[in-house]
Amino acid sequence: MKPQMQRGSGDSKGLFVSSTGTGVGKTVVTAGIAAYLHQIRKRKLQLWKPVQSGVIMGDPEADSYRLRMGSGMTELPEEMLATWTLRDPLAPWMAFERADIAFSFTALLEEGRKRLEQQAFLLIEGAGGIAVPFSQRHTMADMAHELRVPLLIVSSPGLGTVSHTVTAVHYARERGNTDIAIAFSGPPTMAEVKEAEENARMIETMADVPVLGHVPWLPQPDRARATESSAWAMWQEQWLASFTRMTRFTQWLHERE
Ligand SMILES: Nc1ncnc2c1ncn2[C@@H]1O[C@H](COP(=O)(O)OP(=O)(O)OP(=O)(O)O)[C@@H](O)[C@H]1O
Ligand SMILES: C[C@H](N)[C@@H](CCCCCC(=O)O)NC(=O)O
Ligand SMILES: [Mg+2]
Repeated sequence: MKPQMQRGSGDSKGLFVSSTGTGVGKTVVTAGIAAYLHQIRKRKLQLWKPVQSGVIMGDPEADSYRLRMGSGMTELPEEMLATWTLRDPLAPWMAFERADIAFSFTALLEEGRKRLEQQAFLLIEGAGGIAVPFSQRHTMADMAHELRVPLLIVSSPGLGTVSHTVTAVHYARERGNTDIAIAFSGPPTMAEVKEAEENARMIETMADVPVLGHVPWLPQPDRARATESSAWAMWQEQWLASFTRMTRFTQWLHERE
């Protein structure tokens, strides 16, 4: 089955970045894609983390901070970047419940559609993996489908990834997504080049999705240096030097810009 293009209505374009699980590399990959689209492609861009959990606003460990600094879009207020910031490090469903917040998925979708109507590519980072719930009925996969944007699933290159990634793709399809691709993120110690290539081949064959490549392993500035813009500028420079050579990945992005 050939994946069909899945686009927002009219001119609206975007991308939902999800993963096989939490802590796999979505924020690094999303920030890296944003830096590429913003700095190299000169694309008008919006960044959105609909819900972040496990942090407070202003924390340099927060995804909203790392997306803002990693992308180089430092003019973007973090309050615009993240709609909800919840203290407990949990799936949004339970983090909302514990914070006693009556969350509306419909309202969040409405916001997503409004953001898509603006003349700028909308890059969205989910929370945790693809089946993580916003609420009893709605998951990350549902948001990607409802907003009609392509889905990029970040996964590990190493042992265990075949089952995790194939399962994630099947789940995403079951929830209506059609335009799906995979990006590997992980340190070189996680898999030898041959093993990562074999894993990519198994995933492509079994799940019928492109594996766009293995992004550079490039640690972002740690907490001690997180406020230094020169440290982030260095990260972007090194990221872009490698990422611009990932032609399969950049081509896939260009086709969806
Ligand atoms: N390509 C990479 N280069 C360097 N470090 C990476 C890379 N990918 C992931 N990491 C590191 O792994 C950890 C988890 O990555 P990241 O925060 O991007 O995951 P995530 O999928 O966004 O997690 P969450 O579900 O919390 O949003 C971080 O410490 C991050 O810096
Ligand atoms: C706390 C984590 N960092 C993440 C939420 C992860 C939820 C994982 C739930 C699960 O799969 O069991 N939050 C976030 O991406 O903002
Ligand atoms: Mg993240």
